[in-house]
Amino acid sequence: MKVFKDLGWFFRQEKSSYIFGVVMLILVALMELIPPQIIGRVIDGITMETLTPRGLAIFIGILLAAAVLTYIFRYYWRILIFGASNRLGRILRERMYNKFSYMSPYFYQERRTGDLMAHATNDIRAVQMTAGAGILTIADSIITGGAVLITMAITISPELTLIAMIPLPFMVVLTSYYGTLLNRGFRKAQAAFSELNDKSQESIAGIKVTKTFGYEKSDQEDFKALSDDVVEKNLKVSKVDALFDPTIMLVIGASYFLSIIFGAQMVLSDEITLGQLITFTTYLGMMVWPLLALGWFFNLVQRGRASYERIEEIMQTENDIGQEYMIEDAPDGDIEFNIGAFNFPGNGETALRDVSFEINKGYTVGIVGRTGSGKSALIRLLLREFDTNNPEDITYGGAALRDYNIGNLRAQFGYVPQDHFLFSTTIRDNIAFADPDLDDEVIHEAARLANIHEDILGFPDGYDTVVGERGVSLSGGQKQRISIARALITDPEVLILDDSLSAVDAQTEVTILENISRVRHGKTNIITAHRMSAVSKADQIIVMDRGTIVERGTHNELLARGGWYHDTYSQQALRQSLTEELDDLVKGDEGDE
Ligand SMILES: Nc1ncnc2c1ncn2[C@@H]1O[C@H](COP(=O)(O)OP(=O)(O)OP(=O)(O)O)[C@@H](O)[C@H]1O
Repeated sequence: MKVFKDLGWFFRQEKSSYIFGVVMLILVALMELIPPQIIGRVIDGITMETLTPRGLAIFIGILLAAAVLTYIFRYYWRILIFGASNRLGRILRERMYNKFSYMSPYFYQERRTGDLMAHATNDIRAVQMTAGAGILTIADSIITGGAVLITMAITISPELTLIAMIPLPFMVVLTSYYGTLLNRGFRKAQAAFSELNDKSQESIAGIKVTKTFGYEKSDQEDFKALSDDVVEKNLKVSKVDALFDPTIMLVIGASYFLSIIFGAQMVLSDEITLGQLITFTTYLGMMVWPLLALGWFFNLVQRGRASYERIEEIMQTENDIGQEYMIEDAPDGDIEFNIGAFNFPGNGETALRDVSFEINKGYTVGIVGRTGSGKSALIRLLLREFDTNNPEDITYGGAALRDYNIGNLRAQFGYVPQDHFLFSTTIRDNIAFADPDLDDEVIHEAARLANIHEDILGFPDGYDTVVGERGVSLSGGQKQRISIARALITDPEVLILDDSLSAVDAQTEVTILENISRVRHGKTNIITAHRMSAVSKADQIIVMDRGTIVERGTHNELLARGGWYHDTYSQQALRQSLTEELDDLVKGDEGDE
């Protein structure tokens, strides 16, 4: 019953719905006691020849009234109890969603999307069932079962009632044992469903790659294996499930058997009438539902408990990024990195070591280096996606990053991540993500700066063109430029372009960088890139290698130094001029034709 204790907060909150719902159930149970009494009396009236037409009409009137009232009370308990359980589903869903939106990237690195989705759907549904059907079954089995037993004992025979109850304890012991088995099995079945969900999500997301490699068959086989596993685990649950009903029917059968044997003797010895024995067995028939309900109750409770524990596991996960802060104001000023050593959680290798540099307010800093050298790590630390051990490792305006309210801190940045993401909505809404009420002119201006305005006008519905799964497919460069427009629109204090120009051609890169330097006077820019041309105009360039700074200076200083920057820049410049010459040649040929 732990799940009921865990859900205590909700039952207290919905006290009135549950109290009135249970009152309605009691009224239904009382109404249901009437027909067997009437049947018994009619039969005795017939056998004793005392039944008059008027008496029969009254009995029929009572039966009709009981039927109408039962109908009304049934309707209301459903609305009250199932209504409350639906509200529980809503609360749990919202809490879980809030948790999801608050958690750090590490949380998502550790867990898979399909698994999280299974928690948010299947598990919440199971808990919701416990608070709805679970309450119904336990209330109904106690109320109807209790009322029937008491009526049997009072109106017919307490001895016969006791005899009929002899098999009941066996049922309680067995069903609670099945419940324990069910809990274990159900947890495994839900975990298997999470795996399957995850596989489906990943397969759909990766369908292009799968097709390109011709891996459809092996993907289908993987899916089949997981699907078979879900079936197998659910079959095990079903096997336990299947034990409930036959056990209950066996117990009821034993009760009937005992009642008929002992009841017949009581009729023969005139302790009860034949009509009373028929009423008694009709009541016994009415015990089938409360007993089945009791079985279902154990079943639902165990499912609810397994799912509630799975949900709690997620809800109890602490965010590894602390949210306490000391400074209410938004940060402003210079940014300083002084990192001794940093490694990503769960990764023993040092991602950054001895990294010290300053980004003065209003300046542009370029960060370059080989792939995996730690460029994005610096950005992610600055955005507090991860924290270093020492709070003073990164300061902004003279105070540690984590001294600021995290919302205020992040609001200072306009960030274009490497793996840019567009929502499945219009281009307009994607650009105006920070503030959907922005004027069209502001949105167009941001798009012009990102050199994407003309492209957008060429799309079927212009700025109202829907992108992503439900709309047009955009090129990598177009997606990048829309992401840049989204970051520029807020005119952030610090603009961060994390390898955000990689998919645009050299000329577009120059245009965008010129636009940025023209409009962002007094504002800070941080640009990481693989193409040296993207940072060549920066006030300071940092060259990273294996997590540490190996060169620093302006473009000219670094060229003069003759190190990695010089070599890479020269190679890239040569490649660029060759490409341009080749382009000219092709154009010339086309012109001759
Ligand atoms: N979330 C993470 N968890 C664990 N290790 C990570 C994580 N992100 C990056 N790393 C590791 O940290 C190191 C630095 O990665 P980072 O992404 O900063 O490199 P980068 O210079 O931005 O590379 P690229 O130019 O390819 O984007 C790499 O060895 C990488 O494997």
